[in-house]
Amino acid sequence: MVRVRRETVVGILVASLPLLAAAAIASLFFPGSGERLVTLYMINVIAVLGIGIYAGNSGIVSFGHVGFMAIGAYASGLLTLNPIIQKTALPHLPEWLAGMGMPFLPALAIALVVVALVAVLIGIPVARLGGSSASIATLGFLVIVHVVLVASTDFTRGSQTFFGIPRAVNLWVAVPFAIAAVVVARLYRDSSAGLKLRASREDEIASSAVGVNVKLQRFFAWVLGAVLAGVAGALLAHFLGAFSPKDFYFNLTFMLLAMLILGGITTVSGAVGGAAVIMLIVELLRKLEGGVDLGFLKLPTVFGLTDIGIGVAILVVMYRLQDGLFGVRELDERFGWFKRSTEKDVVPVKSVPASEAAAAGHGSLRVENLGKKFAGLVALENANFEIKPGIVTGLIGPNGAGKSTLINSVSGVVPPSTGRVLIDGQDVASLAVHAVPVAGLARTFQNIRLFKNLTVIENVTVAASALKAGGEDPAARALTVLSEVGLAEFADRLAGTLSYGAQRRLEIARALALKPRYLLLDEPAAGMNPAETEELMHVLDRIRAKYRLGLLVVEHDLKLIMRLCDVVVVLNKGQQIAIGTPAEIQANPDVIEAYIGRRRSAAQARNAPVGTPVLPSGAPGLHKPA
Ligand SMILES: Nc1ncnc2c1ncn2[C@@H]1O[C@H](COP(=O)(O)OP(=O)(O)OP(=O)(O)O)[C@@H](O)[C@H]1O
Repeated sequence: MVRVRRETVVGILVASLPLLAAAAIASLFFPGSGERLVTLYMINVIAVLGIGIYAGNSGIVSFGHVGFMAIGAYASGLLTLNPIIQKTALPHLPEWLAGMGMPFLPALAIALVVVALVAVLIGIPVARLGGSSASIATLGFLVIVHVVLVASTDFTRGSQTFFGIPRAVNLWVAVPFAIAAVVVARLYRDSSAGLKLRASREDEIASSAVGVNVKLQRFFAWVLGAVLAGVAGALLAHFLGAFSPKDFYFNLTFMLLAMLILGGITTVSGAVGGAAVIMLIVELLRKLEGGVDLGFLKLPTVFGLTDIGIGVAILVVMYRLQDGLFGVRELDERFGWFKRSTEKDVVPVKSVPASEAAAAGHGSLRVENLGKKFAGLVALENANFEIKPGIVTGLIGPNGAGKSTLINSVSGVVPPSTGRVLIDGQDVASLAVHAVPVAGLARTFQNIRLFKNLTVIENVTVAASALKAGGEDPAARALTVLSEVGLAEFADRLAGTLSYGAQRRLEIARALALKPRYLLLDEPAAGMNPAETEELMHVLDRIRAKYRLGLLVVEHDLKLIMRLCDVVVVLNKGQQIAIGTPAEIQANPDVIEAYIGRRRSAAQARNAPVGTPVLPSGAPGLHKPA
């Protein structure tokens, strides 16, 4: 059963009230032209929300959704066309389509099936693309739809006006559709699927590393957004009664994108607000476009004033407010109209149940002959070691030794060239990157990769919802993990606003929410001050004691490594040169030579008693250049 959160309901009410108010004001005080304008506003809101479901949540601007509006408009128009008018307007319509004359609602349902089928077909390749390539592909789709509509004269009257569509839509028909669109868009945004897609918008690699199947999520949003756009197209067709392919082309795309961007691309309230602002600007400028004569002041006719006005409005808003008028968070979230009761929601942290701990005691993560070549450069060769539950393994080596390459190969971010990675016997080297965390291996990144425009709790919830944990609420579990790393009180803050040390701990919490059996930490103390490092040490000690995870820690801070680790693996120039206890590693001549680069030091080390800390933490090569 889908559980609808209180903040989602509040958000839906907040975004729906202006729609109802606009409709009520128009029908009470401005019947006629006012009602007409507000009906168009409702239809635009549906279209903008349709684009926003895909574009806002994935971060990929779509030029293609107006193509789905066109398909919805023509499909439902064809199905509802009066048979007598159809004989005049479309005399060459094939038999199986001729004389349908269906009522609006069944025609709409069939039109949406057509839209969904096309969206699925186009979505398969488009969902594999990201960034500007995806945007260009959506533009290509819009152009194809336009060309097909113009060329299919038997069905569409080509570039001529397609007329005679029953005018089944008025203000009070459009309003429930607009409110339904708000409900769908907000439910999707707050759903696990929407959250995952928003996470991928923030950082695709990090979202894959917490189990998000980015292509699947993009595909789902693309189809859902297309269906909403199809609804808007069909409503517009039955509101206008006549249209042509050029009504569903660049001008409309530009206007709808302007509404989305001006309001704030990521929010439902942004779509509702942005559509209102742009429509007001358009109405005002249309009146001025034909010239104004106020007696004392005469303004000449200015062609294109409306488009210029929209462009200027976007420029002004973007200059002052990069994320649009409504920002990246919904109105209700920003003003705390729904406030999470953090303390109440924190489930007391339990120790790992005995059975789980026992299970954690078995198995291992085995790295076997792992190697990686980048265009001829051997970054890693023949790495062989084992990570065991409850054991902390350190991975050290000078700059460029191959540590990050190893971690990336083990976690599936880069496919290894040779070797295997076995998690409790299962080879994960061939798994898709988003499947590796689900198999029991989580990681953090050398350069922090948080979802900065998501809240702290959302960052962790994305990971928690990657697992199908029998009935457990991902948000509640996320809060529990946050309290574990001392961040529960910041649950509702945007992740990007946390201090550096807290961001590092949040990355660890996000990884822990995956309930991993093995955890790879890539330079967790990098850039931390001594107090933050100390705090991190406590967190890692707690995690180790509580969860009995197999930890692999890559660090340049040798003091931290020697204090925390049971076993240390050393890489140099892509080769594994040593493995042993911290004391053995500190006295290993090859390791000292790799770091200090002098035979003399190695000779000195050989004479030193075992356990003497020969490797100073400030040794050359231990720290990256600033
Ligand atoms: N994507 C890549 N393409 C080409 N070469 C790469 C790539 N990633 C790493 N390398 C090279 O592989 C070698 C090992 O790099 P890697 O980042 O794994 O080292 P590292 O031990 O993590 O270094 P650091 O401590 O500086 O992070 C380096 O020579 C690096 O330039």
